[in-house]
Amino acid sequence: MTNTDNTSNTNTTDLTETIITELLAIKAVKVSPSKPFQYASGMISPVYTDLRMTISYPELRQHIATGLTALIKRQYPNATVIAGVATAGIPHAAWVAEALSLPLIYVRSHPKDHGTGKQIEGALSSKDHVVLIDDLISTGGSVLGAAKAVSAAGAHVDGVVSVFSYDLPDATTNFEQAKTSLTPLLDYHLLLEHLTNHHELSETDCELAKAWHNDPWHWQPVSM
Ligand SMILES: O=P(O)(O)OC[C@H]1O[C@H](OP(=O)(O)OP(=O)(O)O)[C@H](O)[C@@H]1O
Ligand SMILES: O=C(O)c1cc(=O)[nH]c(=O)[nH]1
Repeated sequence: MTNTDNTSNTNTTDLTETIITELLAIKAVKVSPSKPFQYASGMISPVYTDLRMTISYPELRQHIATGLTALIKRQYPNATVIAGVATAGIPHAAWVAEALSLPLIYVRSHPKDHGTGKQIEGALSSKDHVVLIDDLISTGGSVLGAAKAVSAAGAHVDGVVSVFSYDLPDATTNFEQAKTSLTPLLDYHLLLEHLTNHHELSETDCELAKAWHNDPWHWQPVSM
């Protein structure tokens, strides 16, 4: 794959701002300090970003695919296979693979317990250079589990891209330990900056959102 990314920094900023605006318009981001959400890792948070909603909005999902495609062309120009992480990463991976004319695979969280018993679906060889796509990174546990399966199958993991990352210290540590790079399209700081600049979050909720991010495992729900 050749690197033909012409996206300037300004255009990238415009695109990420557009995507954040569109995510807020479809209410994909929820802030609920008194009734918090539990994440896949077990972490409790006042913020939830439901990127699964994006698949129902063609313009938004196309903006996401454009952004992810540009990231991959720039960061991982030698990729030969795009991998979607089950389940929410799969549709985005499919649209990106289509845009790049690259093969698609997807990786289950666990091997199937019937049929072929596979964890990785699709064709993968030991010569392949794989970029994994997950919709969202909190601790990175899901995508790094998928990356481990790809490595165990003998292929090379070039890196991970995601639509969003909370940019949590857990993820930084986990990606470092796995010697895997992560490039998200959007992150928590960009989101909070947008919400603050556009007065879409009360000062109290903004402080709460920051307090959670500073110490997510010890954050306590706000009693009302
Ligand atoms: O970085 P992590 O701590 O692993 O958390 C993020 C993962 O959690 C969510 O998936 P979930 O397990 O809810 O499953 P789904 O994709 O099937 O909805 C999300 O889609 C990511 O895959
Ligand atoms: O970590 C998670 O499980 C998670 C967090 C979030 O905001 N959204 C989501 O879909 N999953």
